[in-house]
Amino acid sequence: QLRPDFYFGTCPFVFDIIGNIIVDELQTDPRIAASLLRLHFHDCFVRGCDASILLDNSTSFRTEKDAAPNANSARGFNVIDRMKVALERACPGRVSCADILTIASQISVLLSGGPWWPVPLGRRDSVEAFFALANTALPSPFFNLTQLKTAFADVGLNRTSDLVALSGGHTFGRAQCQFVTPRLYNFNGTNSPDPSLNPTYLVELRRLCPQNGNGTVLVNFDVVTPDAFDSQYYTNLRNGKGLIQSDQELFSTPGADTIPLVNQYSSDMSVFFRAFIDAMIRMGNLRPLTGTQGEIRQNCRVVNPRIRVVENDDGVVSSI
Ligand code: HEM
Ligand SMILES: [Ca+2]
Ligand SMILES: [Ca+2]
Repeated sequence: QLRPDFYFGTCPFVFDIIGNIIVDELQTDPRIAASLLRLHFHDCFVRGCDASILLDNSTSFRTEKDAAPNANSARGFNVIDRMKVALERACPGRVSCADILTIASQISVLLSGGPWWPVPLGRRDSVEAFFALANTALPSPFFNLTQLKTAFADVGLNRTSDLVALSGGHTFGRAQCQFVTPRLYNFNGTNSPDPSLNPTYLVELRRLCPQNGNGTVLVNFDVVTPDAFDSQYYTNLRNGKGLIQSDQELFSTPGADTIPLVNQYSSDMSVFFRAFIDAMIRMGNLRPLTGTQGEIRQNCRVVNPRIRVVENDDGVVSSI
């Protein structure tokens, strides 16, 4: 039901408007492309791609922004706001916040050296947020391969091909030391580091993330090409240089069916790009609201005001 030409008639410059803002933001924040891609992922895994992640707290629901995987971690919300303001000026009431997240991820990947693909569009926005689901549906950096596969299967994605291709999103962006340190000093309560860690990389990570150091310090996901969208992530995994446990699991779990895919994407970037596109389209198709479902939010942070016209016993008409 979604289609790439959804806005051709109603907002033909939607890609230019979103793209120009990302280009502008990248000047001062080289990380923003990665942050925007992650927002789309964290939206789609929680009740589908409906921009539920963008809603602030309200009287009727708790924001997903406060859920553990997002709190003090998900970022880029003000950039989405900037896009929404520009789009409401150019084509009022037309472009959903869910589609803004989708288009912003696609352009972020492209601007970072990744592939272009026609993104299916026409999503509408939720009228609620799903705090509890955000806490359970999003995978943890400390997950093993079985748990990662379950998280992907639970939302309806393929537990092997989508997991490996989409994890390639960690070819750019940063993670906080708190998600890395257990691997460096006390892996699974062993009092020693994760044996799958490359020894040189272990030394480097221990320097960046000292024991009992500041857990919010940032480390590049991709130690070789930190801001480029390429297949280096998979080569890193083959070298024991995956940053978080969930990354390295894809290659270092003995006998896993994910290993041949890591090898393939590492040796042929075009195969990775093709797989990433397919998986992104599948992820972008998770439970979209279409037609008359949901709404086009005016402000991505709040549900549109419910306007109801009422006439009281005295014949006075007012809206509430
Ligand atoms: C497979 C399970 C996944 C796990 C366990 C996971 C976990 C994480 C963690 C812990 C961070 C760092 C957050 C922080 O330090 O505040 C992160 C960042 C990131 N994730 Fe994932 N992630 C997964 C899948 C994905 C997918 C499917 C995508 C996109 C296709 C993605 C894209 C990103 C990006 C781009 C960043 C960096 C964001 C930034 O620098 O602002 N991740 N992820
Ligand atoms: Ca959602
Ligand atoms: Ca890279």
